[in-house]
Amino acid sequence: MMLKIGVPSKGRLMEKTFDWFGQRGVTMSRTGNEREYSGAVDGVEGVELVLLSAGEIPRELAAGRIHLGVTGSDLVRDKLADWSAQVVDWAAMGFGHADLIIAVPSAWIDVETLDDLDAAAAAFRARHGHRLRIATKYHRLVREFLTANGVADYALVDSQGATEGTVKNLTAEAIADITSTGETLRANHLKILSDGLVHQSQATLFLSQTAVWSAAEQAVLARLAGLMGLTAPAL
Ligand SMILES: Nc1ncnc2c1ncn2[C@@H]1O[C@H](COP(=O)(O)OP(=O)(O)OP(=O)(O)O)[C@@H](O)[C@H]1O
Ligand SMILES: O=P(O)(O)OC[C@H]1O[C@H](OP(=O)(O)OP(=O)(O)O)[C@H](O)[C@@H]1O
Repeated sequence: MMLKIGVPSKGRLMEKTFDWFGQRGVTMSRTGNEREYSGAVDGVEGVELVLLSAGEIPRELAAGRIHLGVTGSDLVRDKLADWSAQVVDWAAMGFGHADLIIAVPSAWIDVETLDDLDAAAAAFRARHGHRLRIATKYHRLVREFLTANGVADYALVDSQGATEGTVKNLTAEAIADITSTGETLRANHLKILSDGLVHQSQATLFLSQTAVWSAAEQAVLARLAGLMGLTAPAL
């Protein structure tokens, strides 16, 4: 049996993942033509590369269909309930950094903190008769964070992309999204709440605790761990 490792199928995350493993003696490459999602691993026997959308890797790890997977720490926390019962975050990889934050219009001069947001949300509801809307694709993480910080009077609205545009488009009053340079927030006249950092994400190598690990796959894991200078987690 092969140890299956899921990696992002395209873009910067894929390239940096290939570089990260390459620097550790494990060479990953895409095979076939440019559009074919197939790949190969050299440098260690018994590993099969599975190219997947970064957003689907958490689910595949939790289902045990892949043994290892590389994706953002934000995606694992958001897509899996009780994520640490299903996967182990084995190694932070030092790239793909992004902050999941709560932001409001820069023009809201009296809203700088979560407490201010809570007060503004209550006032908003009294005035408009509906809850202040926060657009995001990170439903679980944002809900948990706002609950833990005592913000209650809001409604999450789903936004799967161009989230910073929802305020201008009048489909939300505030947003929760990832930022790296901050340029998209600035361009859309939004500011981050001073205590509005929900999660600092980076690309992470995860191990599935729900996958079946045969003796052969455990041996491959031990070889991989040795090559990468990591300690294999207990299974
Ligand atoms: N500037 C950025 N913009 C978007 N994602 C970023 C950025 N920096 C880091 N990331 C991370 O990249 C990951 C998302 O990657 P990507 O957009 O390829 O996934 P995806 O939504 O599954 O894509 P697709 O479904 O189009 O394949 C997240 O973990 C996110 O935190
Ligand atoms: O802080 P910045 O450097 O400006 O980057 C942040 C932006 O990048 C991502 O969007 P992406 O380009 O992936 O498109 P999306 O809106 O479809 O998620 C993210 O959702 C922000 O919109």
